Amino acid sequence: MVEFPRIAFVGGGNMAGALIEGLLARGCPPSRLVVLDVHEPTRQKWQARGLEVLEGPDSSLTGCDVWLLAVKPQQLKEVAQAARPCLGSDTLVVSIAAGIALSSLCAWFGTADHPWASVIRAMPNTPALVGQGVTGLAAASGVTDDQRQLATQILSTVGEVVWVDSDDQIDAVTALSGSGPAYVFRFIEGMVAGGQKLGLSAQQSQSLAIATVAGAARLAAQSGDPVETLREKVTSKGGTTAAALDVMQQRQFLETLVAAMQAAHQRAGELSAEFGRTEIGRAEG
Ligand SMILES: NC(=O)C1=CN([C@@H]2O[C@H](COP(=O)(O)OP(=O)(O)OC[C@H]3O[C@@H](n4cnc5c(N)ncnc54)[C@H](O)[C@@H]3O)[C@@H](O)[C@H]2O)C=CC1
Ligand SMILES: O=C(O)[C@@H]1CCC=N1
Repeated sequence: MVEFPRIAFVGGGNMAGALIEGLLARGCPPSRLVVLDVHEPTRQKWQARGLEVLEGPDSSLTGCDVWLLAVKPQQLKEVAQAARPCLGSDTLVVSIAAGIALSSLCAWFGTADHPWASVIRAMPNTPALVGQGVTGLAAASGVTDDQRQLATQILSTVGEVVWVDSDDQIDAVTALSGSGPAYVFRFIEGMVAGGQKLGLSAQQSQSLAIATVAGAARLAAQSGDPVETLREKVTSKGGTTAAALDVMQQRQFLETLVAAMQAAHQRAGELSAEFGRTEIGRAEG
C-alpha cells in the first residue's frame, strides 16, 4: 500500500486488535489509526501504542476514510445511531459484525429513504494477528470500485481476501473461515489429548500437533493435488492412517463438522433477526 488510509476502529477489542496489530506489523503508522471504545483500559492500551483514542463519536471520526465496525452484533445498532452524525461525505463503513446484514447497516447509517451507500460487510478471522488471516467481503450496491479496492488493500495487509457475490454468502463465510480457527484449535486440542493418552508429554504433543496442522495446510495450499489425493497419499492400505480414518468415519467426523458449520450459519441468521432490525433509519429518516 503506497499510503495507508486513515482508519477508525469502532470497538477496539479482540478482533480489532488482530487487525490493528496486523496493520502496524505491516508498516501502517499508528497515527493513521483511531480507536473508539467505551472501555477505558482498552483505550489506554491503544493510546500506549501511539493510536488516537476516543471515548465517544466526535469530529475525529469525520476525518477518517474508513470506519471499521468491530463491536458485538448486539451493540452495533446503538453504536451506529450514536456515530452516524459524524460520518464524512465519503466515509466507507466496513462492518465485521457476525450476522448483521448489509441492508440493516445501510439503513442505520443513512435513512429509510436514503440508505448509506458506502457499506461493505467483511468477515475476517483471528489468524490476521499473524498476517495469515482470510477475509470474505461483500459490498452494498452503491459501493464504488475504488472503495472495493480500498477495503481489499486494508484487509489484505492481514492475509488473503475473497469477495463473494451476496450478503447471504457472508453468513456462510462466517461459518467456514470466521469461526473456523476455533474448529482447528479444537482439532489440535483433540490431537494433544490423544498424544498424551498414548504416552507423549503435553509439550511434545502440542509441538507435533501444531506442526502437523500447519504443515498439512501448507501442503494443501502449495501442492497441485486436491486434498482428497493428499489424504490418500498418507493412507497406506491396511496401515495406521486407514485404521484412524475408519474410526473417524464410523463416528461421523465429516457429518459432525458440516452440522457444526450449519449451526454457525443458523446462528448468524438468528443474530440478524435479533439485532439487525432497521427501525433507527426509519424513525430518524
Ligand atoms: N472474534 C472473532 O474471531 C471474530 C469476531 N468477529 C466480529 O467482530 C466483532 C467484535 O468481536 P470481538 O473483537 O471478539 O469482541 P470484543 O468484545 O473483544 O470487542 C468489542 C469491543 O467493543 C467495545 N464496545 C462495546 N460497546 C461499545 C460502544 N458502544 N462503543 C464503542 N465500543 C464499544 C468493547 O469495549 C470491546 O473492546 C463482533 O461483531 C464479531 O461478530 C468477526 C470475525 C472474527
Ligand atoms: O463467534 C462469533 O460470533 C464470531 C464471528 C466469527 C468468529 N467469531
